[in-house]
Amino acid sequence: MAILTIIGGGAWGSALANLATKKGNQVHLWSRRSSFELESVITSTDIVVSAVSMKGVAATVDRLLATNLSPNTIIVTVTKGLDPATTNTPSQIWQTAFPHNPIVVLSGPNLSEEIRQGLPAATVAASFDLSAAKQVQNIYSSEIFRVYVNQDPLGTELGGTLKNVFAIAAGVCDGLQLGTNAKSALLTRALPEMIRVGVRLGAQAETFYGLSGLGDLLATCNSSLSRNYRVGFRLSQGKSLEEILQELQSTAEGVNTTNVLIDLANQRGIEVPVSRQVYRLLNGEITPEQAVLALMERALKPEI
Ligand SMILES: NC(=O)C1=CN([C@@H]2O[C@H](COP(=O)(O)OP(=O)(O)OC[C@H]3O[C@@H](n4cnc5c(N)ncnc54)[C@H](O)[C@@H]3O)[C@@H](O)[C@H]2O)C=CC1
Ligand SMILES: O=C(CO)COP(=O)(O)O
Repeated sequence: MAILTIIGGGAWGSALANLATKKGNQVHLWSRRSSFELESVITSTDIVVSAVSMKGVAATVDRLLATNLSPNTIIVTVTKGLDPATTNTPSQIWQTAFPHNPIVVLSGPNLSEEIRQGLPAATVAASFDLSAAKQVQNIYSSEIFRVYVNQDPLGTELGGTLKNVFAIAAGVCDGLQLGTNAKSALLTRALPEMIRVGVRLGAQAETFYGLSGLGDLLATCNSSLSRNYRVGFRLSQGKSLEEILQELQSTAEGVNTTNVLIDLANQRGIEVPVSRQVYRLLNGEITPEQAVLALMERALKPEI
C-alpha cells in the first residue's frame, strides 16, 4: 500500500484517485477548493500525481516547492500540454523544479469517462528512473487498468500531447462527413507528423507506435468523449471557437498545444502540414472546407 496525493480534482484527477483507492492505497485528492492544506499531507506522501491542466502546472509546481517534499517522493505527471512561454513539456518543468525527485509520465488512451465506468484500459508509466516507473506500474495496475513501463518519458508525454491537435482535425473530418477513407488518411499521416516533431525534440520514434502515441491517437480521434474531438466537430458545424470553449466548461488542451506547436515548428523548421491547417482554422484564418482543400492540394511527394 502507498500513500498518494493527487493534485487536481478534475475529470482525470478524480478517475486516477478512484483507481488508486480501489487498489487499497491511501489517497488524498487535493484541489484549490480542498478543505485541507497540501502541506498537511505532503510529508507522508510516497507519490504525488499532478493532474492539473497545462495552465495550472506552473502554479502547482510553485505550491509544491513551498512544501517540504522529500526528494524520494515520486512525482507523476499526467498533463497533456505544452508551456506557451518555453514550449517545455510538463515533465521537463517538473524535473527542472525538482531535480532530485524521480519524475514519471503516465499517459495512454485513457478517456476518463470510460475509466470512471470501470471499462478496461491500458497505459504507460515512463521515466528515466525505471524503478520509479515500476512502482507506479504496481500501484496502478488492476484488472481494469493495465500499466506498461518504458524509459522514454518525453516520447510518452509528446504522444499524448500532440494527438490532441489531430483529435481536433478528426472532429472536423467526422463533422464534415468526409468518410472513412479520409479519416484513415488523416490518422495515418498524423503519426509521422507526431514522430517528426517528437524526434526533433529528443524523443524516440518507436514510442509513438505504442499506447501513448498511436494508441491515444486512435482513442481520441474516434471518440466523441474526447473534448478535443468535440472542438473540431463543432468547428465543422460553424460554431466559433469562443462559443465552443464556453460550452465545453472543461479542458481542451489541443487548442493551446496547436499554437505552441506552430511556434515551435516555425522556430525549428519542422514540417507539420496537418497541424498548420488546424492552427489556421482555430485562429479564424480559414474555414473547415478550406483546410481540407489545402491539405489535398499540397505539393505531391513520396509517402515516406
Ligand atoms: N480527462 C481525460 O480523459 C484525460 C485528461 N488528461 C489530461 O489531464 C489534464 C487534466 O485534465 P482533466 O482533469 O480532464 O481536466 P479538467 O478540466 O476536468 O480539470 C482540470 C484541473 O486542473 C486544475 N487547475 C487548473 N488550473 C489550476 C491552477 N492554476 N492551480 C491548480 N489547479 C488548477 C483544475 O482545478 C482542475 O482540477 C489535462 O492536461 C488533460 O489533457 C490525460 C488523460 C485523460
Ligand atoms: O487524453 C485523453 C484520452 O487519452 C482525453 O482526451 P480529451 O482531452 O480530448 O478529452
